[in-house]
Amino acid sequence: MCDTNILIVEDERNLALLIKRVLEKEGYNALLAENGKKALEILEINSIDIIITDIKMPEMTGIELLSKIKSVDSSIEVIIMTAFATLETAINAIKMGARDYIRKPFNLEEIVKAVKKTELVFKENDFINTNQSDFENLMVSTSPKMKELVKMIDKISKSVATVYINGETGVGKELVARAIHENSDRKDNPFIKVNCSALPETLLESELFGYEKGAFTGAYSQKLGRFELADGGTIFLDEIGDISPLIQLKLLRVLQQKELERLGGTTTIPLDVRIITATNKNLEELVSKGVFRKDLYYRLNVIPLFVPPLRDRLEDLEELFEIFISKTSTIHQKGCKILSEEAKTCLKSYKWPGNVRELENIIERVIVITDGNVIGKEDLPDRILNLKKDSNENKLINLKESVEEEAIRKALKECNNNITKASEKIGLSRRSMHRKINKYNIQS
Ligand SMILES: Nc1ncnc2c1ncn2[C@@H]1O[C@H](COP(=O)(O)OP(=O)(O)OP(=O)(O)O)[C@@H](O)[C@H]1O
Repeated sequence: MCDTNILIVEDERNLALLIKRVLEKEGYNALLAENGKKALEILEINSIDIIITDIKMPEMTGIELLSKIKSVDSSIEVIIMTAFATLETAINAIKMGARDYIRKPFNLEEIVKAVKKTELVFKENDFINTNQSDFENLMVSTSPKMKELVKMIDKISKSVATVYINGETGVGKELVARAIHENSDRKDNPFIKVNCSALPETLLESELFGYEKGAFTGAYSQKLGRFELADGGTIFLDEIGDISPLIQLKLLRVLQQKELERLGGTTTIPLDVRIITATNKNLEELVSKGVFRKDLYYRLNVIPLFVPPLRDRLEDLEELFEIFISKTSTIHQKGCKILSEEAKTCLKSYKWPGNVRELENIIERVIVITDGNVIGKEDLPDRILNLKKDSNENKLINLKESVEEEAIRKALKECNNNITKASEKIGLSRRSMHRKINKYNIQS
């Protein structure tokens, strides 16, 4: 038995039972709800990872349910099943946060495939929900280098030219891609992100380009690719340096002809999509080694942007400290904290190999474990203080866990054991909350 919990929301009981059976055979835990209202009740008391919902149901449609689920817990993945999969419905559902959609009538293997693909994505993203809405579009740019980059983003946003973003891991490449989309005339259309290294070649191929019914064994109905779903908007291809020669060739054709054919299809579909790619690899080096196509590299590299590593723009640190302290304090309900001058000096002399993401994680950690209002040098991890790792690291982890357990117990008590409210209060996703309740054996 695996630990993925799936809720099937479907008013046709026989179909729901069939899906349940096939998923259980694959080792999943599956629950049933005959309508949206029941589904929300089940969500309240169970830790659900994936919801598979029909669209057309009495009282509450699958789209309404999707919107409610996302407002309760945005980390729950939703797969839509519909007999009415127009491009518009699919785009709306994806825009509202659905992970995937399946056209009815479908073969049960398609459901299993969609669930496995979704599982791949959420396992990769299973981190504390950082409640990003207020902060996600905030791009700190105090340093001259970042100011220059922001100027460039403003300049290029309105065009449809392909953008290639390079920079080390965690520097903010995705944030830049989103900023370009948000500043463009395409902002009301989808921004579709694809992590090219997360999926094996065949899955990535069908995910990007879609397929026609019968294109290959298991293709029981037509499926739109991410390029089509991004129509009128932007597609962000992250980790582009990792794509295989086959995908490179197909991508080159899309870039040259601005059209595609679904796998197994003969109809040519015109595309109006802005392409932004990113990688932390040295693409030129991959080209010179013959691993990455030169012609594709030139097509992608129309507007190159470089996001500098954090160590080369230390002027951004002060503002980043402020933003991340404020963000984490809000999420963890920790009141206002400040960094001591000594702690700041240590942070400023660190080299930041993991860049802004590493800084964000460190700030979160010190906010959670520090009791007083002032974060001192001694609260920082050893690697920042340039000390050898010793048992302090373990002490810190234990300390963090006990703080976490206490915070969860307190929040549950204050919210009369209402898990949704307690998760919101503490800034955890419901899924993480359920896992932690089990981990610390907290009885409600
Ligand atoms: N200039 C910035 N201002 C505020 N937050 C930032 C900035 N740059 C990055 N961040 C934050 O740091 C984290 C990492 O950024 P992001 O995911 O965009 O990096 P990335 O370069 O795409 O990483 P990867 O190479 O791993 O894909 C995110 O939470 C992002 O919001």
